[in-house]
Amino acid sequence: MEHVSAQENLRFMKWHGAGNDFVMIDSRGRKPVVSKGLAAALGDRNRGVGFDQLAEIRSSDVADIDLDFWNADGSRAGACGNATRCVARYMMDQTGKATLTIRTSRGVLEARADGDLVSINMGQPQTAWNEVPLAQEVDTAHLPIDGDPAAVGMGNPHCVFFVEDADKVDVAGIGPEYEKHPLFPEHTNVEFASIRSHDEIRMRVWERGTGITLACGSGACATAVAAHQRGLTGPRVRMELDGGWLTLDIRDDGVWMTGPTAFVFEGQLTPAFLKGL
Ligand SMILES: N[C@H](CCC[C@H](N)C(=O)O)C(=O)O
Repeated sequence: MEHVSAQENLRFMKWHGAGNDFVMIDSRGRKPVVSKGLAAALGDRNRGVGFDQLAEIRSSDVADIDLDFWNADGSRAGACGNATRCVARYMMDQTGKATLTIRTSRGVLEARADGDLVSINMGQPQTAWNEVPLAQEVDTAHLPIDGDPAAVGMGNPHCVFFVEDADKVDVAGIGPEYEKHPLFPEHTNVEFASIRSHDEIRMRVWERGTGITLACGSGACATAVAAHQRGLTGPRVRMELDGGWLTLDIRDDGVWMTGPTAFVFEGQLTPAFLKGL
């Protein structure tokens, strides 16, 4: 641990966003502390704390804050909608501001308080094959994979299957196979969605680098985009995930996602833990 001395405790917070499970580290005003090794150790539910994603907040010179994400295996996540909403709530509680700008590797995103809920503009979906990215030029709306999934990028790749009943899918059984499908050179998040009506979807997810989770914000956006593209739903849908509900709104300025956030607890990583990395 280069930037935290062996005597120093490292504070972290646990947050939930619609059931998506996050650890947040606030590194504003100091050098970033998260490395692949720290993320993987902390992400291990036996060795560390456990999380779906780790978010590190940093000082920004272009937005209110900069934000970086890691998966539980220590790999980087290009986008994380639910963690972005949780970080926005944390910052809004601290500053009293109802709007916030957040720079991620996708660019500067806008967050807004919506009563108890937090909305975020996740930006424009990426539907060009090389933007997702895919390994070869194919129609992203209908991939040449059994089950006719669609590929959508939201700053990270998603492979969306439409199925009769998402609750009957063995997500843990088949997720890993699609996560590493050769059509996705950077691997992919995998969503299984059932259309309930023109404005309601049920979705379950296998996340790249983490596995089964109770929700995925960027996956919810990708699913809403793919369903709308196929004419299955309108531009605004409610989506039931295993951990709660999100609202997705496809607007001219990007895909807006709204949902709940919850602060769970805070703690400190001991010098012994940090030394063992
Ligand atoms: N839970 C996140 C997405 C994580 C995606 C990550 N697993 C990746 O490698 O892209 C969300 O709310 O958007």
